[in-house]
Amino acid sequence: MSGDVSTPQDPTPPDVAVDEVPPPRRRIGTSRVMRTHDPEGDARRIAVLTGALPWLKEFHGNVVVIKYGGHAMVDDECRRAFADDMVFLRTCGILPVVVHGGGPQITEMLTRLGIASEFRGGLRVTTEETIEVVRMVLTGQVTPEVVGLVNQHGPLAVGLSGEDGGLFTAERTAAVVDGAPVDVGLVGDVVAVDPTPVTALLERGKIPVIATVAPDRDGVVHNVNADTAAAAVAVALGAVKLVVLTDVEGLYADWPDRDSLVQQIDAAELAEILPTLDAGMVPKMAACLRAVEGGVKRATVVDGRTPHALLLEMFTTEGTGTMVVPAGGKELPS
Ligand SMILES: Nc1ncnc2c1ncn2[C@@H]1O[C@H](COP(=O)(O)OP(=O)(O)O)[C@@H](O)[C@H]1O
Ligand SMILES: CC(=O)N[C@@H](CCC(=O)OP(=O)(O)O)C(=O)O
Repeated sequence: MSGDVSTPQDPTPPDVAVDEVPPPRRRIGTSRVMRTHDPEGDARRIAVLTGALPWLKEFHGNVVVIKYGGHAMVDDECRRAFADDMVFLRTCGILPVVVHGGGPQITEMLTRLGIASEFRGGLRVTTEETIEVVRMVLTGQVTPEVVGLVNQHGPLAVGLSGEDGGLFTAERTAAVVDGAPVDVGLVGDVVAVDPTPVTALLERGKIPVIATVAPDRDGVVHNVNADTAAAAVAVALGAVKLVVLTDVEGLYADWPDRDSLVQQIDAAELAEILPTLDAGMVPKMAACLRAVEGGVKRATVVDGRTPHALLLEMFTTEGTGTMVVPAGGKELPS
């Protein structure tokens, strides 16, 4: 399905408009600009490029699901870097699928409307009034913003929601607080995914951008946590990787001790500590667990506030953030 991968002779993928031709670098006026001799710098640059080769091979032609959290949409630089990275992946013949959040944006709109926000176990308590705002903000505000960012590179991104083309079927779910289920209203889990609307876009070289509202079997729309939805999409599409962009460096074993960042954890270890985690991390780490237990090889939580952290994670052996691997599958870099 890699389709329109560029070749060295034709470096521009068909869907990407090139509106800027880089200026010639080696001449100013009539005098030649000489390069500084920098063998160490050259060696470093060569190592970065050649070091990316095994990862390019691994991901080429495969689906990678990127969960773009509302807290990672922090500033213009990060937003532009995110869009660049999606186009970078696509141009490398990788198939990025974006599942976006928008929690802070929903909270802001609810506040403007005089509606209080309440979270239990990391999930928003969602009334009939709230779901209307969630749906409006996610599909009417955040999706077009993300699509617009990517499409500054050309007509690549297409927005859709869990309501479109039967993509998601939701079932009402409860939050878990102190080990006990707590009703949070119209909050759903994704119990079925029809990937056809997404694969149809991928086959046409597009980047699907998904908002996470979803109907149940009676057509009642539910609010689905974006981490949860991203895991369901990754499993359904047979993704090789799930990358979760958030506003923290990764999972801290002893939160908020900044010296306790976890580099790798396997599914068995994660299942054990999941009940002890704090609210925000619960849906996120549960989603990573669900992804790797569903066949996704790796799920990584990455700091979306660092521009291009996603590239660092995907194309270097050291990576960044916290990587969740299947039980017994830890492979720490030497
Ligand atoms: N063990 C932990 N490790 C890292 N972050 C944690 C942990 N426990 C709680 N958190 C909090 O969870 C937040 C991430 O969750 P959340 O705000 O829901 O992210 P997002 O909006 O990206 O989905 C972090 O910013 C941090 O404040
Ligand atoms: C049920 C539930 O909590 N839904 C989330 C959906 C958005 C989301 O998950 O956004 P982030 O990824 O930015 O947190 C909410 O209403 O905030």
